[in-house]
Amino acid sequence: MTQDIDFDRYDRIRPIRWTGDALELLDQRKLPFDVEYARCEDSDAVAEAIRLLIVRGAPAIGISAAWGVVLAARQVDAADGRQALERLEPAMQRLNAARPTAVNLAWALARMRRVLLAAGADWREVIAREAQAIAEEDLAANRRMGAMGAALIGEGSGVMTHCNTGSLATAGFGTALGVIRAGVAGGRIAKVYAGETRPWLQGARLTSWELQQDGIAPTLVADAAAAHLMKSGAVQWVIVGADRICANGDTANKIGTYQLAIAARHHGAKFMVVAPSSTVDMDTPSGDSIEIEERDPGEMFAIGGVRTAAPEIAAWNPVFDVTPHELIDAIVTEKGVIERPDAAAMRAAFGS
Ligand SMILES: CSC[C@@H](O)[C@@H](O)C(=O)COP(=O)(O)O
Repeated sequence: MTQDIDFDRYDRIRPIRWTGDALELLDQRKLPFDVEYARCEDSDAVAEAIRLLIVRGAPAIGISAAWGVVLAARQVDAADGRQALERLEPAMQRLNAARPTAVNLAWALARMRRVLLAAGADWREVIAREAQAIAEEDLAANRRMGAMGAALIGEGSGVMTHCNTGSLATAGFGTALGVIRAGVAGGRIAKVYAGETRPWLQGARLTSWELQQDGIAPTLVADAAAAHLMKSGAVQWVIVGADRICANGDTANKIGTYQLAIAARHHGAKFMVVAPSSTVDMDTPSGDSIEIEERDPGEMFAIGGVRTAAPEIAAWNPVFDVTPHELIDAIVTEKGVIERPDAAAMRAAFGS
């Protein structure tokens, strides 16, 4: 299913590096101007890095949390995996509490719990292997989704994306950005628009930088310009990632995604969600039950440390929203493409 893509060309950015005794995370607060890694030597440092958005993006925080468990294990003595799990549980709870919306975090920790329960005296090696497997499977899923998503796009299309869903947000290649990379490589995508993604500017700071590394020249647009752009006919597909896809196909993603879906439907552009199956949460029936993270309103008062808002004002800063499944034309996971997702189609693809 993978078309001819020179993947190595896209494998230069690695946000997560395991050194054997520490986790190094490319500090995404500092991009695009400073490329610096933050070193985490214990699991609480990993939890803090997730909370501060040093590492971000649903798959990347899941992978980091898995390595966080491996670091926590260094403080624990246990005869077997079951005993280790009991002792690791507080650290795992703290990792899980770092951010609430992306299900990949809880999913990765659940995987670590599962292998611990079955492990014997070699439980340390078992969890290190599992963390590595989570990262490798994510990269493989992204490559597969890239090819499947790109196949949906007509030749010479214009696409718009939101937030950052690339190598920086995953083990490599990216989800929505992986589809865009594959689509550009295959000649299906002629033009890429990236929304700047206020207030944290993942689009302006991260996506444009990442695409530039590949020689893909994105056109940055203010979030508020999206509907106007779509009205012009320049966008055939809006392609986004996800933090949680519910049992009925409702999808939580970066704040602003929902309004892109509404504008796309109004202007006849298609709307694609690209995410690995680790982002699918069949235990959450619909978007109404998703906890939406609200971050410090201070993120909205300044850009790059320069205050832009009057002093002593109030602000509301929800950082995700939910796009109802009726507005989604296709959900692409590594398991396949679900067109016009609803509860029945999701059940058929992922079970109950
Ligand atoms: C492949 S990343 C998918 C999503 O996690 C992404 O679109 C997103 O919303 C990221 O939000 P962030 O707050 O930057 O972690």
